[in-house]
Amino acid sequence: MSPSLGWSGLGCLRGGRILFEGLDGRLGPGEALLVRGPNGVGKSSLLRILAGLLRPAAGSVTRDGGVALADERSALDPRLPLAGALGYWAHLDGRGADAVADALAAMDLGHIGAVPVRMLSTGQRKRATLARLIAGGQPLWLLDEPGNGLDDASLDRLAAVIEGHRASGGIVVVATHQPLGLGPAAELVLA
Ligand SMILES: Nc1ncnc2c1ncn2[C@@H]1O[C@H](COP(=O)(O)OP(=O)(O)OP(=O)(O)O)[C@@H](O)[C@H]1O
Repeated sequence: MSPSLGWSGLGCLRGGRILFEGLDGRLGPGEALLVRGPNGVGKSSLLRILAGLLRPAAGSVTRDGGVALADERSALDPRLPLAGALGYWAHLDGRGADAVADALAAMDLGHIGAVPVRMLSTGQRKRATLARLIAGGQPLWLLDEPGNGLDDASLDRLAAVIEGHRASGGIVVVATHQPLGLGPAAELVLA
């Protein structure tokens, strides 16, 4: 089955205010969407709606394939060693230790797999969140400001990982304030 992500007539109401309405779109294998706009305009809300974590005020979302969201919450147990914390989620996704090792390597975290999550630096925690997404092996990636806190080398790695995911048929939606050096992608500017 080819993955796809579609949304139709999508509207979002938060705190009694309409953030956006009437959004339509569809992404197929290898496609990406960059979501842009100023702070508070509703980018994170849109990603949470696409993930199925927030109910839209109007419209609907259709997903073919499993979805994974990476936002500012790492969702990793702070008490566990990094590899163990990633392994917990990978196991739920039916993935093995090799998937965790590959994800750690992709984000250049292999040398700190034994370090407890609570001791990671800001950038390492961000990379760990991305490693969780990579290890999960889901086709639909929703990335909320994935470049925040990353140094130049990590930004390059992030772009390579996203493009690799697309090349293998995955779909990516990215809310970002910074250019990430991705290949051709659709753009949605919320205003
Ligand atoms: N649970 C909530 N109840 C009411 N309002 C909320 C709630 N969560 C978010 N909002 C409001 O919805 C608006 C959109 O928030 P959102 O996080 O989607 O914006 P964003 O575009 O991702 O912003 P940023 O660029 O700062 O990350 C903001 O004004 C925010 O205060």
